Amino acid sequence: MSKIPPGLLPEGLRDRLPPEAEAAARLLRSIMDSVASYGYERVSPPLAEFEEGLVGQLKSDGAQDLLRIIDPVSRRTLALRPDITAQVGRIAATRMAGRTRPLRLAYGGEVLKLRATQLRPERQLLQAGAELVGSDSVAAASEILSMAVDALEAAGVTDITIDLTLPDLVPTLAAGPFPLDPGLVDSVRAELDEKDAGAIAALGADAYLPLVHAAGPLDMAMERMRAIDAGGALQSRLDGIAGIADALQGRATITLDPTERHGFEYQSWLGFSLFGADMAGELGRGGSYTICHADGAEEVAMGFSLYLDPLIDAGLGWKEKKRLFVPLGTESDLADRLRSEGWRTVAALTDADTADGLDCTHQLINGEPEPL
Ligand SMILES: N[C@@H](Cc1c[nH]c[nH+]1)C(=O)O
Repeated sequence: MSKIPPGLLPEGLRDRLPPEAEAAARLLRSIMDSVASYGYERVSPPLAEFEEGLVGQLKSDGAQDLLRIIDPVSRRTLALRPDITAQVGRIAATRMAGRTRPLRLAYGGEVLKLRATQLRPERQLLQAGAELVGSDSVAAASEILSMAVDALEAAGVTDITIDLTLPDLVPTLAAGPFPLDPGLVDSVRAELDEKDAGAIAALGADAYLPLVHAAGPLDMAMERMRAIDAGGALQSRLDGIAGIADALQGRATITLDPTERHGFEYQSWLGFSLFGADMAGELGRGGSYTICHADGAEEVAMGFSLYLDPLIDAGLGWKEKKRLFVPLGTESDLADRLRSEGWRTVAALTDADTADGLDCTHQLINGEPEPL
């Protein structure tokens, strides 16, 4: 095998350099403060855990892509977390099972995806979010979405758009008003994801065709969805969406794509994606889901996760620097005082050191900071 060039990292992994590494920390802090103000308490699960602990914690019909490692210590297979939500579910179902519901938990940390996507070439992402365990009601969704909007605004995102979706809509309709052969459910979902009306008709799923045309701005989409006669099966979901939109009171643009399922592996009646002005791709997503307890009990929950990398890449979280070059021989009391006033001091180590190339904005002359 050829030698790996120095500094080369595996595909999808990268170093964050100054000033981005600090912007990341600042953005994370601001998001955590924002959710803490709603009473969400932070938990900090580990980077890796037993594979069984991560898989199957949330009710889902899809297999999970995980990066696995064999742990020589426990001789068990460990998985690196691709998403912190399942870990929060595990904590809620085990160590915090006895706590009063609803349980409000927050988290922020790195996750590792097995595969990069076209939209996001990175595999390691900084994820931060909040989970409300014990309810998946309209009130819970409204709290979660208001918090997500607040957190994004605090981070500096403007013109927020929320794309709502109904992830379990097709199986629900298939089991009720629009019967489908169970073997066809996945194909119909896939074609609805593609919005391929011809393929849906070819599958004999004509009843599902109106859903293709119902995606768009909320008012239009709601009108089209309400016109679909599904014997009441749609009613509660649409009323839920209307309630959520009311609660957000115009703080974000809302669209509805009732059958969008991409990336919603475990979400149930509600899913959403978050977008912002001049930002590439999704900034986060969330929705309702079900936590599985060891005794077979199930518990509903609702939450959101933000991905900080697009925010960092867009230049958010940067603060104007006040970097002051401090020559050799400066009294340490003076330097202490300047730091306490908010200066970042960069001290000379030798007589020959100058401010050149040190990225300073000021230098100390006769005890006073002077712009460079
Ligand atoms: N963790 C999910 C989003 C989510 C949080 N809570 C519920 N859903 C994701 O990143 O895709």
